[in-house]
Amino acid sequence: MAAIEINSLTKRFGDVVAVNDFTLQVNKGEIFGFLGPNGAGKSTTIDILLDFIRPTDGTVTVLGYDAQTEGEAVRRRTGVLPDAYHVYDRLTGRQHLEFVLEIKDADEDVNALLERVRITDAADRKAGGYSKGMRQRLVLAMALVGDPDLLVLDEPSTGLDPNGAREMREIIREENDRGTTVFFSSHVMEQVEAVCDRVAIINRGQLVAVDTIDGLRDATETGEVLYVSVSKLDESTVERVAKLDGVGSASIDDARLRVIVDGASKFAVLRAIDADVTSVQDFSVVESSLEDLFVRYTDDEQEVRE
Ligand SMILES: Nc1ncnc2c1ncn2[C@@H]1O[C@H](COP(=O)(O)OP(=O)(O)OP(=O)(O)O)[C@@H](O)[C@H]1O
Repeated sequence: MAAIEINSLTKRFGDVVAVNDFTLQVNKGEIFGFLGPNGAGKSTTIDILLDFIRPTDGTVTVLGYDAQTEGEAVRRRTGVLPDAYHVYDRLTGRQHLEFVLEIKDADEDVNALLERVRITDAADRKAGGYSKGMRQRLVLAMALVGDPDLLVLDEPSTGLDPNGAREMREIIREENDRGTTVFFSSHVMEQVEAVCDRVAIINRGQLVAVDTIDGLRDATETGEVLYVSVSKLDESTVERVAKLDGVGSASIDDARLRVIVDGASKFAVLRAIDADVTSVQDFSVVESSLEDLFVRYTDDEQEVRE
């Protein structure tokens, strides 16, 4: 059984099509990244998974339950870190957790939860005085109450410093090791790249890619980017390099040529630059990052070859 099954999902708000005929399956035990530019439809999809809003069309099953008719069962087994969550300013961190334990009918140790997200020292202070990152940690601890089978995290790194972001990744991995499926949306590509087994990229309400990150690299054929120092670097060099066989695109980046190699060996491309355009002085090869892939899939000016 899949952890999440989304079938032909559509959601319209008046004339706006937020989610457009979307089908996606997330397997049990996966850490799944849900990516897309602002307004792509991520939060709308997450809200439908949790039955906060109703779809216009299509069906959604979460942990084997119909998200719309059995929403309560879904929410009981799911920990949620919602987007733009507000904590109660006048309650302490500890009181927040005690409240969630009560409504989830769970009997975990509050101190252990506080320790896991490293806010023990602030546990008895009012959350109104917490920094953004501390609030985020508190909300994460609330999501972990009851040892959920599924964690849904909407932009979990918001407000976290680099240490906090690393700790968030560690907690995600720990939860996953305990068998929890993790579904999270993010704009922070490094975060996604570091923890996700697979990702889906959504753009304008439509699914544009679902794969492992390596799989996306292969599909876009932007596996490698060459940075080349050449003796003559100007626009005419860039134009000539861009026309060479096996070159996807060329540009100037930090006084070097940046060349995306598309369907040819990087050595063939380097030899061609050296022989036909301008002499090569030095070069380095960088594997394309998830950020490059994300831009490639969601920048409507660029075409992606499948
Ligand atoms: N309640 C609503 N009423 C009208 N339009 C809405 C509503 N909620 C979302 N939309 C529209 O649906 C589209 C998708 O929005 P959504 O919030 O799902 O995007 P997102 O991918 O989560 O974006 P972000 O990364 O900015 O959070 C947007 O065009 C948005 O304006």
